[in-house]
Amino acid sequence: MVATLQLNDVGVRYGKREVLSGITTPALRGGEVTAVIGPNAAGKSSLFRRIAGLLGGPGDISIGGIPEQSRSQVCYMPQDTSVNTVLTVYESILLARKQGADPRVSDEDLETVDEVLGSLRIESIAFKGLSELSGGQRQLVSLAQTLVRDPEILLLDEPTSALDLHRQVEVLALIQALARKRQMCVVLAIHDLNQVLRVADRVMVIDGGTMVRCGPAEAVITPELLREIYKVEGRIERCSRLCCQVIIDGPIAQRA
Ligand SMILES: Nc1ncnc2c1ncn2[C@@H]1O[C@H](COP(=O)(O)OP(=O)(O)OP(=O)(O)O)[C@@H](O)[C@H]1O
Repeated sequence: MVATLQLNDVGVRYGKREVLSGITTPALRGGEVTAVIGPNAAGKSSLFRRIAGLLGGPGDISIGGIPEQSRSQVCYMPQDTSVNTVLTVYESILLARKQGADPRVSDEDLETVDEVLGSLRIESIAFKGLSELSGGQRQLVSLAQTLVRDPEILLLDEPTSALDLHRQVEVLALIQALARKRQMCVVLAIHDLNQVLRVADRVMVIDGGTMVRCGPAEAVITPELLREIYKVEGRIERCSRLCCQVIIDGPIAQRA
């Protein structure tokens, strides 16, 4: 059965301050990539933490198609990938694979770690200490720690924010291919709207703690969205390969 994730009237409060409310989505299905976009401090990370079960709050989060005993198959990669441990990259990925499972290591576990290292092209840093890595390398290792668990629902909070352009394109293509191949439901927060147009089947826009739009990427990312949500003038144009691209003309002057 294909995994689905559906939110109904979901909210988040920090103390008395409500930062997110009334988030209701259609069923997000395995095989699809949903991008969560919106300005800084809109509530995207809070939404991810709420879905991952790290924060309580009002509303229902319904996860269908996954038996109750394997709900650990919801994996979350936080935005902050800083570390404070003496583990090597390989050890940290193997440990992530064994989290909540039989601690004995099988040949399949080792093969899966090798496969994930290969798919992200980070074999060369496998035996480096985590504290010796660059920011982009840390982000790739953090992604490896989630992929190695073979999740059915994958929540990625800005997984490519520290990566160079080549790595961004490569990693997002890998995530999209894995979503299709493994029927994995992927939800990712991301700021680059051109990358969103390349990989997302669906886009949710969060602004001021509420969901203001949700739909297919090309229907949601419009000049009106650029103006209303991001306060910039811009156009969406099809390139010679018929892909949509965002072209920014400039910021809309803000009143002092
Ligand atoms: N642990 C916390 N305690 C109190 N308030 C918090 C906490 N974490 C986030 N907030 C507040 O919640 C609001 C939403 O923050 P959140 O991190 O969810 O935004 P975001 O959309 O992910 O932003 P960004 O794009 O900048 O990463 C912000 O006003 C922030 O200050």
